[in-house]
Amino acid sequence: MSEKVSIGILAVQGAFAEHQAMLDGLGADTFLIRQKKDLEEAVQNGGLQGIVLPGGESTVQGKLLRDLGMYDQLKELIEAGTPVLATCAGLILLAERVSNDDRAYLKTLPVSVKRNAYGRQLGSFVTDAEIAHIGTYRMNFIRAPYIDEILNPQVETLAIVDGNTVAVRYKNQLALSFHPEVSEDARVHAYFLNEIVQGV
Ligand SMILES: NC(=O)CC[C@H](N)C(=O)O
Repeated sequence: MSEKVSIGILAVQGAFAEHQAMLDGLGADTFLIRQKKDLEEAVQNGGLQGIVLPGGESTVQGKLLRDLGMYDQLKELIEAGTPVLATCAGLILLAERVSNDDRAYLKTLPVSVKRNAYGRQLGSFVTDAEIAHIGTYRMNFIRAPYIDEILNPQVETLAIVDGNTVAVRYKNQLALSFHPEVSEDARVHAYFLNEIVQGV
């Protein structure tokens, strides 16, 4: 990376520590967003060049975002162009629509997602597939959603597995069904830092 960037990782629930380790390893400055104050201070200090929404449980994370008073600011920041990397539950938080649930959350990403789309119990698997701009990548799916409809032609499909879309980019938003933070392969995080955080 040519310059040090500061990335806030939402840390109310889920796999935030793994994202932090991955981004630290790539030379980013990371901090955890546990409460509203963490987000506000970073914005005030000009120290928020990107946001990570980790995997976990979207219903829990979505409720906590509201309970902790972070929902509006997060939505505004993403709509205003702050780069965001969202994985699994994070993808569900961004989606405009959840096809098998009444709940939707930030609604900044014009796609429809299906939660627990591979079944609840046997829904975890690993597969190698192609990601546009990155190459073949080992993808870890853990009770994952997939994208069952793209709602805006500007959404770029980056990866398809078994006929289902599992990675997209829309402007400043990179969203994945799978978990790049649990692999040894830092190329997805590097793409986020190099092409989205430093590229927009
Ligand atoms: N690994 C994950 O993030 C799983 C997502 C979870 N099944 C949900 O619906 O929120």
